[in-house]
Amino acid sequence: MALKSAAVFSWGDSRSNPSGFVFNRVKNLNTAPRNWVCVGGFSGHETISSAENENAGKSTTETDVSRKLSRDLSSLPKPLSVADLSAAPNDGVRISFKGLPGSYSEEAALKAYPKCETVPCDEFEDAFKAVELWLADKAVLPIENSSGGSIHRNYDLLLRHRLHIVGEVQLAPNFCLLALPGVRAEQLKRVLSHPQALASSDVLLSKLGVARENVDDTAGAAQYVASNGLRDAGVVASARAAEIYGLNILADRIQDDTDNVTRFLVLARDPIIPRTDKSFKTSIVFTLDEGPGVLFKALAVFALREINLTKIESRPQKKKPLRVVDDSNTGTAKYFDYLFYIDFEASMAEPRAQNALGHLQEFATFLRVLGCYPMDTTL
Ligand SMILES: O=C(O)C(=O)C[C@]1(C(=O)O)C=C[C@@H](O)C=C1
Repeated sequence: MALKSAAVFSWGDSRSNPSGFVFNRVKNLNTAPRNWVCVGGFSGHETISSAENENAGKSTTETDVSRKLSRDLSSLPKPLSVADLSAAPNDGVRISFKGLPGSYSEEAALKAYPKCETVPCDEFEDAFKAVELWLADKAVLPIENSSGGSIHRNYDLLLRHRLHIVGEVQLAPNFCLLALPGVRAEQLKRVLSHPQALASSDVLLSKLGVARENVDDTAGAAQYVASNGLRDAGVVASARAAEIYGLNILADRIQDDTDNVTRFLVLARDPIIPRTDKSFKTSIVFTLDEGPGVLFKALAVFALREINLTKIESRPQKKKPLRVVDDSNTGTAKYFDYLFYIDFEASMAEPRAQNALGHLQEFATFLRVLGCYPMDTTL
């Protein structure tokens, strides 16, 4: 469905616009936003020189100069002080995410940084680029869901971009059925949402006998139904999306599995310093040569040091998806080449983690540490 073309986006404030449907999604990353903040002000020294130049040749007294100086200074913007910066209402943190305000990704960003300013983006890649281009300080992106599995696109983007994982956020989304005010559940012919939200609400949607329509994000679905006045369409989205887009909540907590959790990664331009005083996780990606038992050997470097693995994911290597091996006895075989992503429960500040990676490096054909970060233990 042409949801994107129906939505209008422009630069402006994203979260102080609860009544309208126009939000500042990051779209064209080559253009700085109108409300771009320029930190660093004028130089007092320059002002003195220009005052002096203006009076060149005149017999100027010191009092004249200082009067002129104070007049010029008062008309200039005040430079930022430490006090101004520490009093910033959003703690000065801007977090990019994919979707519209009211999406679960934004909720995850606000869970990690309650006072942050959120930066909605059209695509996952835009959220990465927003951080790389300093439009945002960090990005919060979903990486896996307890019922739907991995979000492969973000695994691929982690490798393509140079951001570091600095945190994780676990969110148990509360899915709600929303519709325009006055519309009853029995009147709905279709329900729009992100595929994961639709799949997670299967029992209720089957009971209602509605058609399901996939859209990019849950809040985008709410915005679409609201702005087009669709009385035959419901939405699975958050209570916050209902409030923002002026929809009614017809049913709350409609998820089939109340333990459904989405794990998000927090990405930044710089890594954080690994510590040992609390539980840390490390995420890596590596490649191996073809051969019997190579993956077994790679996993053994962790098992030997009693390091618990929490996730393993394999993705095809896009640049060389097939490897052709000629064997005089068996003929020609074609192998897929894979990247292996592993999360393990140890900090890079621990010798056992350093030794495990040193060991893996002896035979891995490529190895990159994606980040070492505190584990989210809130759920
Ligand atoms: O559509 C949203 O609201 C999102 O934040 C995305 C997303 C996902 O990618 O799985 C995040 C959590 C929920 O499971 C549903 C959707």
